[in-house]
Amino acid sequence: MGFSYQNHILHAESVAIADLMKTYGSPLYVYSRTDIEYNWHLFSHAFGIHPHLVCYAVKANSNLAVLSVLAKIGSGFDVVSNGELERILLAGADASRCVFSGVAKTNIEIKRALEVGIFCFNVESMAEMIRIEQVAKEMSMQAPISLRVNPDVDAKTHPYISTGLKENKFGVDIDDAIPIYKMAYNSPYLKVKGIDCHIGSQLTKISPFLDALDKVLELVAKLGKLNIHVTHLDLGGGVGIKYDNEQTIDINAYISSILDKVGSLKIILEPGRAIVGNAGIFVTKVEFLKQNSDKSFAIIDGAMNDLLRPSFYQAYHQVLPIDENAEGIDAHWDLVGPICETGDFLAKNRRLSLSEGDYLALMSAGAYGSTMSSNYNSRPRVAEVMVLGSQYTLVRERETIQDLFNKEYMIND
Ligand SMILES: Cc1ncc(COP(=O)(O)O)c(C=O)c1O
Ligand SMILES: N[C@@H](CCCC[NH3+])C(=O)O
Repeated sequence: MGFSYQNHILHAESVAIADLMKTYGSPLYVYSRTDIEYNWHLFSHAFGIHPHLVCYAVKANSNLAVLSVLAKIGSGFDVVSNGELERILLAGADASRCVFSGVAKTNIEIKRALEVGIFCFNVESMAEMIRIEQVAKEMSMQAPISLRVNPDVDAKTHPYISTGLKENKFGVDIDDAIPIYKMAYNSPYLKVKGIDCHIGSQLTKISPFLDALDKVLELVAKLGKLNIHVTHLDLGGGVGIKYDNEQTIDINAYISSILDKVGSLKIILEPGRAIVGNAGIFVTKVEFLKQNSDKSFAIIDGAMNDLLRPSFYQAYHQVLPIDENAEGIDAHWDLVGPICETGDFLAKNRRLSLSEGDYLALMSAGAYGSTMSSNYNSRPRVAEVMVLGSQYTLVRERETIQDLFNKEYMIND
């Protein structure tokens, strides 16, 4: 789709990656606008005429270009901080199509979200709900709320990105939800809108989603008997993507199996990775090759501060040469960065034919790539480019060394 070989040369849409590297330097994130829009439409179209809101999870990739492209096609957004909220507003989003998630909302965040008229808060705890009620009262407003319930369902994903088990910090135990809903229902400053549930990320099977949905529907019925009627279910994000050869979720099948169960309730989804993950790549240059009797290391100019997923989750990203015919030393290479950490690797044991100066693309890096990057080892963050057909545009300037010092002060005594 967005990234393919054309005459053995890797392209983003119709643009050769080599041309982007010449223009913008290395390392570089490259996004395909066509893929981002296509992926969002896959979700939206699958709902047909059923009431729904596809709220892109901003944390996956919060570049203003990505957000503005999605805002233009009518996306809602899922934000978890004021930073994300201000980003989507700047990008032209309609706040009334946005949900505010996140584990610990501050008074300032709650106030701002109420001012701009967000669609709903996804409340994480009784204490947080009391805080939201207090802020709404001070503003003489009614805050729209859903309670994030934890259904104790195993998402069967990496433990760091599983969120729906009792042992995880997220949400409220589903069995403890009713008294909290009763309190919300009886408050003049809270408006009960829905139930929220997000069980984890990079799920590759539909069944955990449906198990969680069954538990949520039991709660809907119990609340109904108490005359507390929710009007939507927010089933979170979590749809996995193909990083390697894994089977992933068919979005049409996923959404139609949800719709089979939910009657006329409006459905909100918060996909992040499924929209941007495969719509972005990270391109890095081979600086040095170093081989010993045991190992072959390709030392690249990209590092764990630019793309943390391999170090943090042992995540796999496919590695492709930007010139399929490039000749070099054929070996099983570990791609390691310049950072002073043994865990600084982007890929291990990949059969490639490499020479110094080659460019390599780490595929499926559009989600949780740039957003999880840092300045560790005082490395400036890399540039980002968005491609559409044969056009391309810089959407984030490469940071300069000076940028790194901008907010710091020396002690001068
Ligand atoms: C509350 C919430 N919604 C949505 C998402 C997006 O998840 P994903 O990128 O897996 O779709 C996350 C991240 O896991 C999340 O925590
Ligand atoms: N950052 C994770 C996903 C976490 C999702 C946020 N709840 C990843 O790269 O896979």
